[in-house]
Amino acid sequence: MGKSVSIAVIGAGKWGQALQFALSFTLTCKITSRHIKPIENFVSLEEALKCEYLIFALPAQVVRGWLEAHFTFRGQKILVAAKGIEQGSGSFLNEIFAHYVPEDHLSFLSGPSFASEVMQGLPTAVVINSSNETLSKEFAAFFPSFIKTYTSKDVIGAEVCGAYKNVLAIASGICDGLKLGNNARASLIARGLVEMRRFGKYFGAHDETFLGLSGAGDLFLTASSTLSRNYRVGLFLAEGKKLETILEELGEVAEGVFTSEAIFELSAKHMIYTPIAHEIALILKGKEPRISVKDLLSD
Ligand SMILES: NC(=O)C1=CN([C@@H]2O[C@H](COP(=O)(O)OP(=O)(O)OC[C@H]3O[C@@H](n4cnc5c(N)ncnc54)[C@H](OP(=O)(O)O)[C@@H]3O)[C@@H](O)[C@H]2O)C=CC1
Ligand SMILES: O=C(CO)COP(=O)(O)O
Repeated sequence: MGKSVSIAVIGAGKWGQALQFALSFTLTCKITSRHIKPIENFVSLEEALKCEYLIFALPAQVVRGWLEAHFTFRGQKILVAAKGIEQGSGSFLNEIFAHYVPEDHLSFLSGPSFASEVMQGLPTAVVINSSNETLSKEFAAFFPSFIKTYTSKDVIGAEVCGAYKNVLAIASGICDGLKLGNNARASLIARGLVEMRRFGKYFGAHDETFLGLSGAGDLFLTASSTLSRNYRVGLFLAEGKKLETILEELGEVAEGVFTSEAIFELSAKHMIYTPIAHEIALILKGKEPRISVKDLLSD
């Protein structure tokens, strides 16, 4: 406890709180959020922004607006913990952050890591991705012993995997909600991995990232558990619930809902074949899931 490192988490949602909990095993980790919360070391935004190390745990869709409204670069070292692609612009988070922070001060967190399990101190493995390996190692050293950290330079690979698996988790939830069976779900996840790799390779992702924790690891986790918000969105869609109602009842972010649209647009623009993400974007706009299944089988 109490190394002289100044560090704060921005965003006290599920993931922000879990990360602050984990890092508090090794140092004093502050946390701030839009709404004041009764959490130890909760500080004002002003105080958090004075820290040398900042961890961003905000939903991907609000990151650009948040940076524009609140952030001035003063040498801070950043770890981005969100997983998503910005709807509308199709921007990856590293592209958004690059407007505000030099590349060598930026890193990105990936890997299979449900907040609720981190909160219980259960064994977890994550990857810290940055073009600056020294920075990745600095952040890695802050994690407690129950979280194994790996480092990688494949920022775009980690980003694509973290964002894409959320869309595939919705697909998997639909598959299970429709009771299509284990064969169907395994095929969906395997073909999803191939699709996510094809998409990522277009943007320069490294092959090995898709087979590791950031890719297969996070995909297998999220696409096979009701702990995943994205998977649950899929289950409810299969039951015929309206998306609006599902999101309202969820009360937390399901990034795949927005990322599916971003992938739909990026795939059309760059002519990348992404049939599963394509069908999910259509289902979210009202297409009948069973018709999507037929279309995927005959494609
Ligand atoms: N939960 C998990 O297991 C994991 C989540 N992630 C990723 O982390 C990111 C955050 O997820 P998570 O914490 O679970 O989501 P939650 O929905 O639990 O929390 C998101 C938090 O973001 C804050 N927020 C929302 N909108 C705004 C806004 N416009 N301006 C400022 N703050 C805002 C809210 O703060 P307030 O409460 O103060 O309003 C809210 O608590 C997502 O990209 C997710 O994919 C990654 C790995 C694991
Ligand atoms: O990214 C996650 C686990 O690695 C969390 O997934 P959900 O957002 O679907 O709950």
